[in-house]
Amino acid sequence: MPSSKRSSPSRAPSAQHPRGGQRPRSGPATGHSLVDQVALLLTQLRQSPQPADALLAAHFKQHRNLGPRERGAISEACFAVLRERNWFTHLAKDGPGEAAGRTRRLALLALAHTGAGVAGATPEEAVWLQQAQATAQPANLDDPMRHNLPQWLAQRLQAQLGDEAWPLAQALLTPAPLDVRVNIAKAKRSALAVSLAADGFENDSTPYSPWGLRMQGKPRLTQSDAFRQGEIEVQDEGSQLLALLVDARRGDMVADFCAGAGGKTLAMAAMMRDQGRVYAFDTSTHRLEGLQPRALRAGVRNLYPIAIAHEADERLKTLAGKMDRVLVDAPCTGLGTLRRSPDRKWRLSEAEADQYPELQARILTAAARLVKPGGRLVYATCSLLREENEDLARAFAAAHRDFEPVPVAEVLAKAKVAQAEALTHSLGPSRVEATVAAADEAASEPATASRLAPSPYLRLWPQRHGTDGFFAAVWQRRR
Ligand SMILES: C[S@@+](CC[C@H](N)C(=O)[O-])C[C@H]1O[C@@H](n2cnc3c(N)ncnc32)[C@H](O)[C@@H]1O
Repeated sequence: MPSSKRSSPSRAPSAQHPRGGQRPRSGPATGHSLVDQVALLLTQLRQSPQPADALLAAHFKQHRNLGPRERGAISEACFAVLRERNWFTHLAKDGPGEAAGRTRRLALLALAHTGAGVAGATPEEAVWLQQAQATAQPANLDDPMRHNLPQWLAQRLQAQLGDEAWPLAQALLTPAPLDVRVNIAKAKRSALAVSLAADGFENDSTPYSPWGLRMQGKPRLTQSDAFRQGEIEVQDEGSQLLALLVDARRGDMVADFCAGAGGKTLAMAAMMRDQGRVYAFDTSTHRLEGLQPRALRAGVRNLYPIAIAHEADERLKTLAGKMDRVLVDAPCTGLGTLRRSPDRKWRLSEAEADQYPELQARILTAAARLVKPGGRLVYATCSLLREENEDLARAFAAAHRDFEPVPVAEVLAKAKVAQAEALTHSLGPSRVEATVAAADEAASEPATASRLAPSPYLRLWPQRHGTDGFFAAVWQRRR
């Protein structure tokens, strides 16, 4: 990204806890201090191919004596380093302890930054930390320390979004909110909001999804009655909107082609009030297994999970042309979810990112065969990149004239989604998106200014909508 005069998204590590919570006073009961634990995990995160949340979960399973507060402090510190790795690495460059000490210095900075305290620091490290905090100057930093993205991704976002890449990069450095979807087959959102609040789970309605509640803080929802009774399911508001686009109706035949553990499958089944059929396909048996207990809790019985070998699996042939609704929640770079999985940006190479569109096109083409005449096809990703989104949707439409694009704003408005229009604008640098009428105006703007353009697609952005980044396109198969 080019230099920008804006203030830096990063902050000097502070000893204050950002949410004013209490610090864990001492190191955990394992005999290792928080600094030791975070340093150990940062090393493992660097070396292991496992996603950060899985690696942390395995660590906590091994150290059952860690209390919730220590677990929270360790997780927050590790995620802080993953989010702002360039900035923290810059600060931790020099100091006591040489090479091995660098990871400890990262741990110290992160624990101080999240307010957990640095019990376990040596006196020398404590002095270093104080100095680092006093001299950290977030202003005038090089761009990589401000956007905290790998260079290839920063450049691509800048090329595709213009200046809007900066607010996006900042939004990706913040933790995501905790959203739940109310299971409309079991409860009403307004009533559930009140009963959750009465049980101490403060919440607000999500701004767009009519099914969503945004929890205040990070409460342990699994301990709520609403969760045990299957009245809520944790799901980002953006994911809820994707399920709403499918508009699965009672009695429909529906295929969720890339169902995973069934987040959207369950939302569609709830819409159908358990009438009709939902086929949940996925190539991962392991992920599909996660669907069963959730379906039980939600009281859903009309699900048919089927593990397929690949998108051209023979078993799909018998269902060709029979589905009222097909959702393709395609495997993708996942860059829209970097608030939750910041490790993803460091693990994903440009070459890997460039392999997705081909797979996505193959899956979408195979899934389209299941749609019956008059039926609906929805393609979705949680990617930020055009290659996986608009480019892919346009190429599919050009090659499949029997599929007619359906403007997403219409579908959302029908589904009672607030401010539907605001969710369907594509973003781009002015020189690319400028219409002929706006060309003169665009010419007078700096080349990197961003422009919003009306689009037939859904585009959700963390910096604009507070959701994860999502894309969706909708088509109807001609009769
Ligand atoms: C974005 S995830 C789906 C998330 C899921 N829909 C949800 O709401 O939780 C993409 C899924 O596609 C699956 N997948 C990958 N290749 C596939 C293929 N060729 N055919 C079908 N599913 C595939 C992956 O196993 C993964 O579960």
